[in-house]
Amino acid sequence: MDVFKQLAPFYWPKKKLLFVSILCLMIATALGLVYPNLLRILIDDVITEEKYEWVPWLAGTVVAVVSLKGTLQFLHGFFGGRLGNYTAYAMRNASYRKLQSLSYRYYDKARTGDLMSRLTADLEGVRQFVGFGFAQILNMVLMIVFGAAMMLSINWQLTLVCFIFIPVLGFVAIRFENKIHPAFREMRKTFSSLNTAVQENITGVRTVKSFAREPYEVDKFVDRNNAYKDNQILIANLWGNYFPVMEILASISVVILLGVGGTFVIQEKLTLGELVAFFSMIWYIIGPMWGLGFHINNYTQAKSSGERVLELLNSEEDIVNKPNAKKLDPELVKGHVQFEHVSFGYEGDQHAVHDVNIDAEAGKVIGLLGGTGAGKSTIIQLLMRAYDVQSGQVMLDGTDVRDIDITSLRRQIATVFQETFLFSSTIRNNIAYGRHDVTEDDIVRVAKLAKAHDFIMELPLGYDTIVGERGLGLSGGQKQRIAIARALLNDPKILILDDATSAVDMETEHEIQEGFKEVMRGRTVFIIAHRISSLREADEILVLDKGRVVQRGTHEQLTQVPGTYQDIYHIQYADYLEGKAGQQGNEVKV
Ligand SMILES: Nc1ncnc2c1ncn2[C@@H]1O[C@H](COP(=O)(O)OP(=O)(O)OP(=O)(O)O)[C@@H](O)[C@H]1O
Repeated sequence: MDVFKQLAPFYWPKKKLLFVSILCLMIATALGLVYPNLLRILIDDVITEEKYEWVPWLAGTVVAVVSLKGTLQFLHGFFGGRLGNYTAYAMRNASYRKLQSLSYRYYDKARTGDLMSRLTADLEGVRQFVGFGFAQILNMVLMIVFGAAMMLSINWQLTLVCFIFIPVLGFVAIRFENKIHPAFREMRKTFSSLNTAVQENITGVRTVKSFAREPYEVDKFVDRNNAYKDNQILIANLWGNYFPVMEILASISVVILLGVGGTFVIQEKLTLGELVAFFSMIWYIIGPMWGLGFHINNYTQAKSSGERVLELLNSEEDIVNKPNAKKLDPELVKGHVQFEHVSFGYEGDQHAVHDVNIDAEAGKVIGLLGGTGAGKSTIIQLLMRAYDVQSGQVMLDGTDVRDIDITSLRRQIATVFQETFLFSSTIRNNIAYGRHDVTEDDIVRVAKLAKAHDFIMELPLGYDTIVGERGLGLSGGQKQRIAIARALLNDPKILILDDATSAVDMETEHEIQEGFKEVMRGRTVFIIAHRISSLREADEILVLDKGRVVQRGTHEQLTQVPGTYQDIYHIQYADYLEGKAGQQGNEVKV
């Protein structure tokens, strides 16, 4: 129950719903015991005694009891449903909020499918249990207690005889649970793997098709589908065996009741009405036994679902604000960035950047050049405090970024990433991204600066065009231009272009950079690029290799000295002079 104790903040505020729902169910269950007694009265006191004038009263009582029981069951469902939904609602919000606050490090390892299933299937499991499962387990116990008490009050010897087989029923139910539980767990796994196959196939459909790997994808899916089908058949077999066995055992109990109870009636130790009442009441015991496996299973499933949700909710946030974190005043931020002897590694001692020093005064443009995996993006991640440095320090206007409020820090930085992410919404919303305080003019202004305005206006719906998931329907260059417009709109003090113009041709890049000149003014800019053409204007270019700064200087200085920069310059400009430049394909990764 520890899991449900930890989940209490989500359902306890609505404890009234829980209590009312349980109370309604308890009264409904107790009312159920009125029927067998009415039957007993009908047989013993009305039919045997030939007091037929009582029949309408008995019938009226049955109608009243049925109506009351029905109403109470409705109220149980009504309040239980509200409770379950309220709980799931609160947990969903908390989980989503948590997802927003979890750091980059968490997402480095997280799997989308797994997170999705925690937020859907697992929450559903908890909702069902909190709303109904818990009350039903309690009800099961009450049925046994009420039923047994009533039976004992009528005839204790017969009650004990009837109960001989009940432990066997309980034993079979628990054994069943032990078998079905792993099968259900396996079902979750196979279903999740089936989902992952579909999700990855849809997300990566272009890769699948370009490699003509459809048959491989189909085979992969068939394999997983087979595993899912086998698991479902196993579950169906388990259920299939369970019911007849329980039916036989329950019938044996009933046969014993009829045999012994009938003998008692003949011996006049029991009235006929009492036997009939017993006959109804025994189902008060057998019924819960029948459902025992199901309820235990429900409980264990809800518990493991709750554990998975709690695991997410309790995940450690490694990048958090210090208690007295400094909130930046946008008006006062200058944008002076310093890296002092910064070293950092994602895992263990392996450094992704090593002893990096940068002094980017406000308004300067810093270029970062280096081969794949050289550590360029890592430097940017450290600046926006996606990760904390392992040694040295990163400072903004003389304050260590670890002492600055994270949100206010990131508000000063706008990044255009190598991979553009667009939301499935209109182009206008994608540029505004969550800001309601911007005018149409602002949006058009930044779109023009990013050289996106013209192609947007050529679309039939202009700024109202809905771009598909992740921007499908637009070219890579078009997506990037929208992302650039989005970054410019934020009016950041620090602008980061992480290979931002890699998907546009050199001519457009030149145009965008011309536009940038205006917006770069008064901002500190970091440009990560593989093309020297993107960096020519930088005040300082850092050439990185395996996380270390191997060269630094302006374009003019670096082209004069032998080294990596000069080599790249020769390669790229040789291409350019031969007339191959200007195409996206001439980009040389160094
Ligand atoms: N999230 C991560 N988890 C673990 N290692 C990472 C992570 N991101 C980057 N690395 C590793 O850190 C090193 C530096 O990577 P980084 O992304 O900074 O390089 P880069 O210069 O930006 O490369 P590219 O030009 O290919 O984007 C690489 O060895 C890379 O494998």
